[in-house]
Amino acid sequence: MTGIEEVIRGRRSIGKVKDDPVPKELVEKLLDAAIWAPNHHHTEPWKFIVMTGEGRRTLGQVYVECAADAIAALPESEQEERRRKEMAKAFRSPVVIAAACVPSDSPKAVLAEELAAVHAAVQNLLLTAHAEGLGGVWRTGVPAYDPAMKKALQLEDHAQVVGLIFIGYPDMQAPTAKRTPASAKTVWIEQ
Ligand SMILES: Cc1cc2nc3c(=O)[nH]c(=O)nc-3n(C[C@H](O)[C@H](O)[C@H](O)COP(=O)(O)O)c2cc1C
Repeated sequence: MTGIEEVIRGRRSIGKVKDDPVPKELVEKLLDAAIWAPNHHHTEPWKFIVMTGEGRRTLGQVYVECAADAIAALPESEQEERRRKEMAKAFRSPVVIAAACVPSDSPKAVLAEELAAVHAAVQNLLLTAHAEGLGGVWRTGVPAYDPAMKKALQLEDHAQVVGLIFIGYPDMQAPTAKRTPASAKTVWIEQ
């Protein structure tokens, strides 16, 4: 296998990482790789919000806000614990990068393509993280698409969060994974 094949096949979603900080230069390296994704009409529709340290409270507050109804339905004695758990979700890794799509207003731009470019950028970021010995997981869930998320991240009205990328040094064995062979997902048209 070539180096790139090993990186592509070896990358796994790593949900459990250490609290150890990730050097800022390394996070910047991931973002520098992300932006080399293909993008139609050169719109470069990505935006990244990097949250570290107490900055992760911004995300935690969104998790708490999105769970407000569920929390209100709990007995009062359990509400504080549930709030704490929601906040803790933002602290699962030392670095959380919100990847957003800010679609171009060019008449040539197609929303599906603008989103596709950001998805490709996230994959670049995850592959580079893996190649650098970091673990990462692309998370979404209902809060990622809640208006509260856009507001907290101060995103433009027409922007969309495509993922919350949790990054840190792995604190688990990479799980084994399998894929349906490409041949089962491929049709060749040769004549
Ligand atoms: C758009 C998108 C959203 C995802 N959201 C979540 C999520 O909310 N929580 C999670 O644990 N994993 C999430 N994942 C990661 C997938 O669960 C993971 O990629 C899948 O299990 C395959 O495992 P692998 O990444 O190790 O190959 C998401 C992946 C994508 C592409």
